Amino acid sequence: MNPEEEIKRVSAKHALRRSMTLRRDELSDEERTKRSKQACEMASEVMKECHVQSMMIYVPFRSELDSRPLVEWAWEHGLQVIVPRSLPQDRSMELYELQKWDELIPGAYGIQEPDPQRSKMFMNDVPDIIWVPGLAFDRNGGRLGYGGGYYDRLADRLCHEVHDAARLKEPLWVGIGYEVQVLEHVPMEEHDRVLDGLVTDLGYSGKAGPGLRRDNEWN
Ligand SMILES: Nc1nc2c(c(=O)[nH]1)N(C=O)[C@@H](CNc1ccc(C(=O)N[C@@H](CCC(=O)O)C(=O)O)cc1)CN2
Ligand SMILES: Nc1ncnc2c1ncn2[C@@H]1O[C@H](COP(=O)(O)OP(=O)(O)OP(=O)(O)O)[C@@H](O)[C@H]1O
Repeated sequence: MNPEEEIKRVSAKHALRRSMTLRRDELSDEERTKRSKQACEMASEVMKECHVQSMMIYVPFRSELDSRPLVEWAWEHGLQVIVPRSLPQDRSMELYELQKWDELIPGAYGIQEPDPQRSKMFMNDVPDIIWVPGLAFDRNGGRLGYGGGYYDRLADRLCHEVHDAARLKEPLWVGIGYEVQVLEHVPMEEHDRVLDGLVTDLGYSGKAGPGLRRDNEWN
């Protein structure tokens, strides 16, 4: 790509991040709570149908979809809950098993993250499903994050771990967000991990996973 095109691409992503942040910020607290619960309910259905035993999930910050009802559901149903801790020095994430809310402490960017002194590190293994946060999504697996590349780097790392552990199954990568975050098309680059599915307050769409209905497949 020539320098002019690169500048255009970066500014377009930057502008999109800004406008999609505003869109999310504009939802009232009541709407956020209501839509988050609806999305978490949909997400739990997906996990039931796929017989998932472990999930990785973010703890919400700023106006993100509140994922906490899903964590509560997972604990109640005996699923292993894995939460990332971000390391800004190399923009990587360490994974920890979270068993109680009080294991969280404020981490990078003010995000509530597992306390490495108290939570058990989740190593040499791969969660069955990864719930991916984002500012914008589309219905072809496209996603726009905050621009740190944290989830793309994790995808690369887990891909190697799946290989090393001779695991037959890759984790499912499913976006989770408010329906207002869904766009016709999100610009993607080579390094961007294409999502397998997307859950919003209005339902699931995506690839038909094991046990997942086929009525809403990606285009
Ligand atoms: N809840 C949650 N946890 C998460 C993520 C997420 O999206 N949600 N991440 C998902 O990857 C990672 C954190 N990624 C982040 C990347 C950048 C910024 C940030 O504050 N960026 C500046 C802009 C910097 C710039 O323009 O260069 C900002 O938004 O003000 C925050 C988080 C890991 N943990
Ligand atoms: N697997 C990777 N290895 C190294 N660098 C990467 C990788 N994936 C992405 N990057 C770099 O990270 C930066 C941010 O990528 P991108 O704009 O796709 O972030 P994002 O997916 O929106 O953010 P996030 O995942 O943190 O929410 C880019 O400069 C990109 O080159």
